[in-house]
Amino acid sequence: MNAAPLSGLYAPSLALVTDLYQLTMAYGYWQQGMQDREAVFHLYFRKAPFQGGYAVAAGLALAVDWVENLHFSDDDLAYLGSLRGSKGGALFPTEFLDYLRQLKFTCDIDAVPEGTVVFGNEPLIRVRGPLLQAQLLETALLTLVNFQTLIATKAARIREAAGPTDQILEFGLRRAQGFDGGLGASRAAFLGGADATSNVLAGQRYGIPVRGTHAHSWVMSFEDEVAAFGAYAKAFPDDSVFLVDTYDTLDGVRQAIKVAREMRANSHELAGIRLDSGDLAYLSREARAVLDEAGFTATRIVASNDLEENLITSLKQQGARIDTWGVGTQLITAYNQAALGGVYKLAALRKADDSGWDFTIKLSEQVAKTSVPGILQVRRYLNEHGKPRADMLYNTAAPLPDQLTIIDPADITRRLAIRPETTFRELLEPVFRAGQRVRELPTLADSRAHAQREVQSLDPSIRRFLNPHTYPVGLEKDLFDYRTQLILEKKPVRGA
Ligand SMILES: Nc1ncnc2c1ncn2[C@@H]1O[C@H](COP(=O)(O)OP(=O)(O)OP(=O)(O)O)[C@@H](O)[C@H]1O
Ligand SMILES: O=P(O)(O)OC[C@H]1O[C@H](OP(=O)(O)OP(=O)(O)O)[C@H](O)[C@@H]1O
Ligand SMILES: O=C(O)c1cccnc1
Repeated sequence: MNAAPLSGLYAPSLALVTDLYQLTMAYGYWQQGMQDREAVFHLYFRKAPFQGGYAVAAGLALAVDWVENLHFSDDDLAYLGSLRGSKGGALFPTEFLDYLRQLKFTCDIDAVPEGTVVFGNEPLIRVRGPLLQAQLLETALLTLVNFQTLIATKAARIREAAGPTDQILEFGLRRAQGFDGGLGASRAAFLGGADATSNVLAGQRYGIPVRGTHAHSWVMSFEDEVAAFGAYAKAFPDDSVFLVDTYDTLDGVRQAIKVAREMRANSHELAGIRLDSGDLAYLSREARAVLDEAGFTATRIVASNDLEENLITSLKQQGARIDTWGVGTQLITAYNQAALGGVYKLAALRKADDSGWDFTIKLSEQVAKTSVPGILQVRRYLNEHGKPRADMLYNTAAPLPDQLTIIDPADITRRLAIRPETTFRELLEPVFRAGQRVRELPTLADSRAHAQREVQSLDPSIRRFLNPHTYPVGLEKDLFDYRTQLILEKKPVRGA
């Protein structure tokens, strides 16, 4: 695959892709002399999207590109210098802007590789470094990872419904949330399991195969369907997919066959027909029968029209004979869930006298939303077939006990004792050390292949769409106990 290099996608720097409060906090830390206090943040979501049982991690390569190009340009600083507070004074003093000008990224970043299946409350990214810098990454990391993970997960679900061999074409650009939304979503859709995109810029930028058919306007521009199909076949004798539903679908199939016969007489084969309306199960069965009867058994049937994973599942159950699914709106916009609610939380801060760590916690009325303190790693235990069995969050800054027990923080009666011989892998891998990249990232095609293997490694009960089984994710017991102790320390005791 001819993948365009990622580097430079976000150059020149898009340092201002941030929320103002990151910069006001940065100024405050700098004023307090806290800018270089070592801090640890984790990026994670709480609940898998689409009421599903898993998510497919995505966005890391874009985040790495953003971080590597991060710097405040003269234009950025001039703009920040022009900002005024409510009394008319400069929001940021010149000395702070000079500090930003010379700022060099020096953080460590560990991350879960793109395409890995992940679950609620597991860090996808861990940032460790000077407080001011680590804080400044929050918004951009969330913007990139939340959207990419959401769309990659939607694509994985559509792949699940379509099965391993059907083709999935992503047709969404025209219904996307703007150019950037469309470009990013085409990337994530491919990573999550689509085979190709109609988005030509995504093809150029990311090396995704580009594919397509033709629109109704093509048919409407000719005297009749035979003329339209014939002209298209002349232009693309070996790559023609005729849209047959402009007037009457089954009549359109018969017109397509007339042209396909002429093509065959000239040693070309009709690649496919596309259905875009009506009862896709019935029409695809009928079209298949008519095509087969005429000897066009290799001509593929493409279907489109507001498709998504539940509809594809239903069409298959109805015996639809569809080989290729053109999926637009529902995939590109993650139609039934507008956003993934990933968050970025401070979990450790080095003591002011440098004598060790303070592990930090954000309380919530709901225990499930209370953050996890520590410098976390995610350990995935595997069963005897090498498939994921349970994930354990643990604090790398504390020794692990010999006997490991995983506790579900949402239900402390759910515990899992780990046998010492159980195999595992650690999900967070080093990406940056002291601001320098230490890991070569896989190509997008490799991340896509990884995603397919990852999703397939999950038990079908976790992959199903309706009320999926909950994959066990918990805290190592010492971490659980420590978190509980911190919650009790921080939570005021109410009187009755
Ligand atoms: N056999 C089927 N079972 C369930 N849903 C189907 C089936 N066939 C098609 N659909 C879906 O039903 C919805 C409505 O399709 P239909 O073609 O009737 O209306 P439409 O989209 O308004 O058509 P048109 O494009 O002609 O305006 C679409 O999302 C389509 O994918
Ligand atoms: O339904 P979606 O999943 O969003 O898939 C994309 C849709 O976009 C096109 O329709 P449109 O009416 O825009 O143009 P057309 O004339 O090519 O059908 C295409 O025919 C699909 O129906
Ligand atoms: O190529 C196609 O068939 C196509 C492209 C974009 C949207 N709908 C269909």
